[in-house]
Amino acid sequence: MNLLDGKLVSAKIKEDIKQEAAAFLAETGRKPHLVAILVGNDGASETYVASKMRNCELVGFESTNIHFDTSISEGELLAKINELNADGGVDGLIVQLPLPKHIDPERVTEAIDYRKDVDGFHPVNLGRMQRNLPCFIPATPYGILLMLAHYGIDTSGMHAVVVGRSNIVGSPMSILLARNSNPGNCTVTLTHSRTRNVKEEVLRADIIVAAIGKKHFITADMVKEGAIVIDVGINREMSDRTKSGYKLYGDVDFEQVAPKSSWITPVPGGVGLMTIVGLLKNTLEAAKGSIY
Ligand SMILES: Nc1nc2c(c(=O)[nH]1)N[C@@H](CN(C=O)c1ccc(C(=O)N[C@@H](CCC(=O)O)C(=O)O)cc1)CN2
Repeated sequence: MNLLDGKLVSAKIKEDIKQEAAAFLAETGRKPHLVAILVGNDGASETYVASKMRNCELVGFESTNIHFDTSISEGELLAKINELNADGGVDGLIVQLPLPKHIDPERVTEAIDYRKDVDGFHPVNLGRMQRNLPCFIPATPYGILLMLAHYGIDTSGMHAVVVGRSNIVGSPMSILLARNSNPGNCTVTLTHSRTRNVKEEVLRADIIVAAIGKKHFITADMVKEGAIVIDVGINREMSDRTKSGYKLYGDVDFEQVAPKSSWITPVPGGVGLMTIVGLLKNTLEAAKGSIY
């Protein structure tokens, strides 16, 4: 078993981004600027946005966190997005998900100017991604591709099984792995809550992407010997034994599955950290105007 080490890879790529941001500053007199909108007080979302802001600072980006109370109306949120779309000092704009029930995430996603959509969720970016055209790739799938590329893993011809069809991870990941590029060129099966026999499908996989949001859903009996296992799960449970007050569990039972796998990501310290890197890379591209 080999570890796909998100701590190590993210630190290395962030060092490269830092140098590129310094060159951008020297050339233009300004820093790449990411704005993150957070609505409500979900503890996990607050942690992720704080981490995004902290990492922006680390690599020499400007960052702004706009925090609204849960009571904000959809109209007020859309008005703020329009204002930021028109602001020439903003390169990247994201709205942290999930949103409160009274706000439609589709309307919010489509309201963001696709040229500032560094989350890569806008239909223009998703459509361009499917056609292998320059675009912002959703941060988590982008981070996974960067991780595979870092370790020189050639996925060409592999059978990939993606578990979970979310807009953020599962669906885009299935498209990216099927594309004619490297990493990519896989034969992809996308499984979801209506799949008849998930275990049978996962057992056939050379590469498993678990993005279902259920603690230890993938067990050893579901994994073929030598499979590559990518765990996107970040399931939180309260714990009085940790400093943070919670403990994170993946969608994969690491203890059981690691001995059977050729490569595996840990949780924490795997895909989550690479998500931040994907976002930073997109923000730099947005500032440089190299995609649009
Ligand atoms: N607008 C968006 N919302 C959400 C996204 C997204 O890409 N854009 N993805 C997820 C959450 N997410 C980013 O926002 C995210 C998840 C995990 C991590 C991370 O650093 N995880 C660490 C552990 C952090 C902890 O202690 O809790 C790890 O896995 O080691 C960063 C970002 C949903 N919403």
